[in-house]
Amino acid sequence: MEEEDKPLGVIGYALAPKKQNSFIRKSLLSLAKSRGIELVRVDSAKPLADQGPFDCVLHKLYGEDWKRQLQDFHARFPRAAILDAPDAIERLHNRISMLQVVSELKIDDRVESFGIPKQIVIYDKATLLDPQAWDSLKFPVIAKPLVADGSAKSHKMALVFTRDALNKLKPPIVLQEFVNHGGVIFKVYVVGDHVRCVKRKSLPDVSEEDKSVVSEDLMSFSQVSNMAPHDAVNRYYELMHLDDTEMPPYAFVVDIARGLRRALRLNLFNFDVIRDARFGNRYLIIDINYFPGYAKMPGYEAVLTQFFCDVIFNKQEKQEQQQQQESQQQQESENGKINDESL
Ligand SMILES: Nc1ncnc2c1ncn2[C@@H]1O[C@H](COP(=O)(O)OP(=O)(O)OP(=O)(O)O)[C@@H](O)[C@H]1O
Ligand SMILES: O=P(O)(O)O[C@H]1[C@H](OP(=O)(O)O)[C@@H](OP(=O)(O)O)[C@@H](O)[C@@H](O)[C@@H]1OP(=O)(O)O
Ligand SMILES: [Mg+2]
Ligand SMILES: [Mg+2]
Repeated sequence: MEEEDKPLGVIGYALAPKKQNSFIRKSLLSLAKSRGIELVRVDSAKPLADQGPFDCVLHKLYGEDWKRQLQDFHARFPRAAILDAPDAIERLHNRISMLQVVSELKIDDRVESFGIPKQIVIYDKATLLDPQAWDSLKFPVIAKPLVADGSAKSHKMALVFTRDALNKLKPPIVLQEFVNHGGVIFKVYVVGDHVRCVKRKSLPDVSEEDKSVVSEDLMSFSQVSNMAPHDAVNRYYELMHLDDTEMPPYAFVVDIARGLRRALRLNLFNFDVIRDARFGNRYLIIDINYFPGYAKMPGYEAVLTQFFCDVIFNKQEKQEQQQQQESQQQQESENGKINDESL
């Protein structure tokens, strides 16, 4: 290969087929290439450490085998970046530990406040049927699978209107108070330093009247914000809510995103925020996802390419600093030796 053809950095990506299809577009590959970054698919059936060499591995795969592959790769190439660390990602695979981090955040000097909805975790059927366990919760509640591992099952939720309906649920689950928020959710996409907030449709508000007239005491749903655009309900949202809904202040969203990024030690994630309809400036974080659907973000190619360049550049800078330090230390010890000998 000619020296001038040599990429500045090579990024190996290990993604499930669906993610690969949506994320790895020609437009991303060619923009990255124009900045000297080559994206290479990792074959997850072969040892990762035998592939490459990579300056960075980008991944969203699950399981112990994959974790071991990353460990082996790190042992062999300690200077390569792994985005992100598997133990940091795992924190998002449980809907309790996922949101615990929100309570660790501190943001000063803002009129807006933030938190999470009231929620409890139920591990078994006996506790589910014990009124003491959920006595403090106000209905309706959303029942969410405790595990959020990306499986279709982990996205299956239910809006539960009555206590009697709880016996239809299968623990382990999280019961989270449903909070009216005007039928619009804010999705905040984080890519390293970059933060982008978009509006999406959400579940409609539930009025006091609705609560008394609902025909079903439990309503199941899955991935509301990704519903097909031809759906009639969907059109209703686009017309009625999305356009008129005011965005949260950008600086506030950025403060939360930066705080979460630091606390979670993650670079690639998004979080869902709703504005509590009872107060104009109270925001609730309800979900955090690792490596979400970035391709839905207009201009995602430029954002991701810049991020790849930053990762490679930071890595090179660190390496140069380390080399400088090493040669300085060597120089000092050699000088020391000369001085010793000349004594
Ligand atoms: N506490 C809540 N109050 C009101 N609506 C909620 C609440 N929790 C969830 N929702 C609604 O349910 C949807 C799904 O919930 P959540 O985001 O937790 O699930 P998910 O399957 O992890 O979503 P994603 O596809 O973003 O990973 C939200 O987008 C929102 O519309
Ligand atoms: O379906 P898309 O690619 O757009 O991305 C979705 C992503 O699915 P994928 O990673 O399997 O592709 C989901 O991840 P898992 O929880 O299932 O792991 C979750 O992060 C959603 O929030 C993403 O939608 P977004 O929040 O961005 O709208
Ligand atoms: Mg969500
Ligand atoms: Mg989620």
